[in-house]
Amino acid sequence: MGCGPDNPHGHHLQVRRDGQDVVAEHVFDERHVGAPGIAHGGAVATVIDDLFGFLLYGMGSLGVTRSLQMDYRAPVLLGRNYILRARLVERDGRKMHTAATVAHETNFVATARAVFVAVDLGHFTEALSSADRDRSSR
Ligand SMILES: CCCCCCCCCC(=O)SCCNC(=O)CCNC(=O)[C@H](O)C(C)(C)COP(=O)(O)OP(=O)(O)OC[C@H]1O[C@@H](n2cnc3c(N)ncnc32)[C@H](O)[C@@H]1OP(=O)(O)O
Repeated sequence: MGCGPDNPHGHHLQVRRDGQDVVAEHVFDERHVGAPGIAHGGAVATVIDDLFGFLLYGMGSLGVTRSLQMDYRAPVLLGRNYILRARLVERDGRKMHTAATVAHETNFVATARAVFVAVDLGHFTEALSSADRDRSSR
């Protein structure tokens, strides 16, 4: 949903490092419409969640979102280029506290905070096996 190239409904996010931060440019389009002309808040949360995923990946940590708090300060408009930026605020054991901004020029239209929890690879392989079992029992 966030970055993979194969999902036609995905955001195809491309992320780069900038010092300790990760940064992406993003344009929401008609696939992400909420109110006319405005990106759905869930779509904005999706790209921020994914950006945090890149941040952790760059740090060499596998982690998943435990909580994600969005603060929508102004409408995120379709067809407009936004700069997304994320950083690690603090690591506390398995918990990684992260923060992000969504900006157009000097206007911060949304900010976010999240808690990610480090997991091992088994978190994903077990979920995949359970999903496969559910599919085959249908
Ligand atoms: C391979 C490629 C991967 C690409 C991923 C990119 C995707 C983008 C990110 C996502 O969308 S991830 C998908 C959405 N998230 C999930 O599916 C996670 C679902 N939740 C879980 O699987 C479990 O809740 C989780 C593994 C996160 C934690 O369960 P655990 O039983 O291992 O841990 P626990 O509940 O004990 O919490 C761990 C720590 O976090 C703390 N904690 C929990 N909720 C918190 C909260 N809301 N705020 C602050 N701290 C919190 C908790 O107190 C504890 O602190 P301590 O370690 O100090 O004891």
